[in-house]
Amino acid sequence: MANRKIVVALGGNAILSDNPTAQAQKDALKQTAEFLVKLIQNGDDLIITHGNGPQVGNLLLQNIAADSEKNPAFELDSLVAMTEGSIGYWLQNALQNALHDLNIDKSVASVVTQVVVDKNDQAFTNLSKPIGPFYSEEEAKAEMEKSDATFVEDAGRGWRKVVASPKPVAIKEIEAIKTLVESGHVVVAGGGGGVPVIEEDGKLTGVEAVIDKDFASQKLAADLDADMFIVLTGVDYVYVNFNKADQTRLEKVTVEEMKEYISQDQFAPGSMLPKVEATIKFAEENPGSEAVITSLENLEQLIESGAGTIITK
Ligand SMILES: Nc1ncnc2c1ncn2[C@@H]1O[C@H](COP(=O)(O)OP(=O)(O)O)[C@@H](O)[C@H]1O
Ligand SMILES: NC(=O)OP(=O)(O)O
Repeated sequence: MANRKIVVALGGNAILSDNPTAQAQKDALKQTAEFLVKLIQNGDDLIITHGNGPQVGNLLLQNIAADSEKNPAFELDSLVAMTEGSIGYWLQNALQNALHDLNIDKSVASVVTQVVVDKNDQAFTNLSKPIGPFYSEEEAKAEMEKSDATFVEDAGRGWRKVVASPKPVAIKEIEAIKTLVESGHVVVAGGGGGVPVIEEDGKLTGVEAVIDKDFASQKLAADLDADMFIVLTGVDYVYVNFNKADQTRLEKVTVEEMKEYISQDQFAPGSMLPKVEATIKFAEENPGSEAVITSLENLEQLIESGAGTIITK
């Protein structure tokens, strides 16, 4: 089936693995683009969102290292915008080149997107979003003694700095994004969860936070009335009893079944849980649509034979 509106959220693995140089991230996105253009080749409208956790944390470290009167460190809202700009550019470039190779005449635009959050969101006092590089427990504790930063253990992978991560309430540029999609352009939007802003008396002000890209992309998919919301991450399927001898992959599952697995703590908070929560919300609120969690490498199998974890109402 073609001519569907598909929102694809790219996980960290699709952009940054062990090598944080700009060139390595461009190279990773070149490969990612080659998978993504298959959807466009199939006749679907593609809207892409992406994470920025590793990148915004690294940029913050660069800012802190350079901090001086002449070169002051920026706040997180500006750093999120900078990563939306740089990753958006890498994606535009990689997708445009991949389209060129297929002789498909389409333009790719990325939109630096402001996402409204609630200034009373408890997330501002309960820091939960891991950003930047991983540290050992010893390094993280030493860092916490030196500064007022908070570090937590991130899903068994090491210690990371955490920042506020309020839930997305509204996407300010949604009408502009819709216009671009309806005009046939490939759109990159809501990257890094979007720039967090609060809205008071119609005025927007950036705040110190990083919105979870899985929740922001769910909001984008819902606002665009997407037929499909695909979350691409490091695994082909979501599993129950993940990483245990009896792990079982989930193929076609209902919202009710997924909620039951959440109540059994099957999904790690800060990694798989937000993806499961975002896809449940999309499937629940958009009956007839599909929400999928799978890997980039499995995208072709998803299109051809429906492989991946598919959540429906
Ligand atoms: N139940 C589960 N099923 C599959 N993967 C899981 C599960 N629980 C935790 N994970 C882990 O969560 C990871 C995805 O989260 P993460 O790496 O934080 O996402 P992102 O791709 O957005 O950076 C998977 O690659 C896997 O290692
Ligand atoms: N903003 C965000 O959620 O980024 P990651 O998915 O890279 O953590």
